[in-house]
Amino acid sequence: MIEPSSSPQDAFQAGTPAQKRALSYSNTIHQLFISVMNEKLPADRIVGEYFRINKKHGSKDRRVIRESLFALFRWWGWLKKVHTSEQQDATWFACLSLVAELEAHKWPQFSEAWREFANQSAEFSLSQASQILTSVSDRCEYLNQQFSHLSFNDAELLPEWFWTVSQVNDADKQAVIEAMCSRPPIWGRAQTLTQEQLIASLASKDIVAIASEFFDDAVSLGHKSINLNAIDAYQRGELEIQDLGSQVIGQICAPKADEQWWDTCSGAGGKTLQLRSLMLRQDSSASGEIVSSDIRRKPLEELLKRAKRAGFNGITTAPWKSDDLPVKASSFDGVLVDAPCSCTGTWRRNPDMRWLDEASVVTDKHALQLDILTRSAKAVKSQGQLVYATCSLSPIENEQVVNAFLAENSEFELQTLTHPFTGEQTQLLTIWPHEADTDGMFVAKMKKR
Ligand SMILES: C[S@@+](CC[C@H](N)C(=O)[O-])C[C@H]1O[C@@H](n2cnc3c(N)ncnc32)[C@H](O)[C@@H]1O
Repeated sequence: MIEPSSSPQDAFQAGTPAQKRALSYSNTIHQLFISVMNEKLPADRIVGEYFRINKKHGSKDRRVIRESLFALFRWWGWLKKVHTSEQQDATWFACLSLVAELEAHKWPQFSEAWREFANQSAEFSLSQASQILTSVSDRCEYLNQQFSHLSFNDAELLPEWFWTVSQVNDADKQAVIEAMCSRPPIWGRAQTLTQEQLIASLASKDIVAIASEFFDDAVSLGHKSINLNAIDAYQRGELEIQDLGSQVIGQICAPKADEQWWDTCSGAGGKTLQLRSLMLRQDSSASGEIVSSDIRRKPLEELLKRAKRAGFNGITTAPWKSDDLPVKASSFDGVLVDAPCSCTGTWRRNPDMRWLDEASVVTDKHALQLDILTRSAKAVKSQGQLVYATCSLSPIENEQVVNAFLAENSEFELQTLTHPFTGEQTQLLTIWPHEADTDGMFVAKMKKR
């Protein structure tokens, strides 16, 4: 539930219509910001619920509110030094004006109004950025110029614990920061159509899609938010939304058209659908099958709806309710374990999570991940494949889980993989967000001897 925050109207004089509107936006953004921070719930969820209840906001209002809020989280590692209270005070307005500058938002009348409110306090004399800021370093320099009594550096845009649990090479650190402070495009995957057919179909509805250079079924849909339900190709299951990093997992699984696969942690089936699509691309009457399991029932229902939308047969669900295998042991050509994890690799899309979570989110799932992997491995048949994946960027959830598993299960051996974006050969593959403008992922593939 969102509590109304204290109104700034009394303290700050709004004369012009733009200033009045800027105050009203500030009020809403502040309510949402406090609500996310205090309730520790994802901003996406809080904002979605707020707009569902408050229908008064038009599409422009929603854009200003949403983008300002997400930008606050993206740059919070710096802004928390500026705004140290929970009030809508001058420091709050300074932050609103700063994020509009940092992300070159296209509402100068509101960012100007926020700057004027901030500058009503003797504490500030903020000025507009003299040019569009494109890199994190440019932005850092701008902030350092604005505040002589504070100092800012790039690494603090991610929580300190992230650097401890992630082991980023020094050479990659700046690129990782840049990626983590920008948004990836919306990535889609062509299902039941070729990439070219999908691009043409979307173009006929004025939606620009660009073919990925890496996979022949992947497309980038750019950065603008899309109403999927208004897109025929989506309604017909010809297009699925799936991050390109996530698509790497299905490509590494590389299921053959006649194979039996078990997706043990399928959720709502992003990867199940990809596996089936990859089978059908080889043979339109592929005899292969996929069994999808999850501890939660609801996502499995959603998965079946998505499969129906695409007209896919060959997918069944088997809820996983106890320690016992929900499928037959030693019977699958391939088993995919897309394990529950900290999701640090998805922080580009959910910048709030880096400030809501703590290091324990990375360290506390190792035993569960190892347990799910160990139990899932029992379903792999001789010469079959076992694929372990997460959307975490930490070796604790990735390499350490795989190594602990291999230490106890000598019948499995790691396969060498080719990194699809860099061409590097490796057995333990981390997809870093900066390599191809994606979420971060990890994958390892093992063969049962
Ligand atoms: C990373 S998500 C899966 C995402 C999904 N594969 C996709 O591509 O959309 C991890 C899933 O593991 C499930 N899960 C958590 N604990 C589990 C367990 N003990 N057994 C099976 N599934 C579990 C969660 O419900 C969640 O849906």
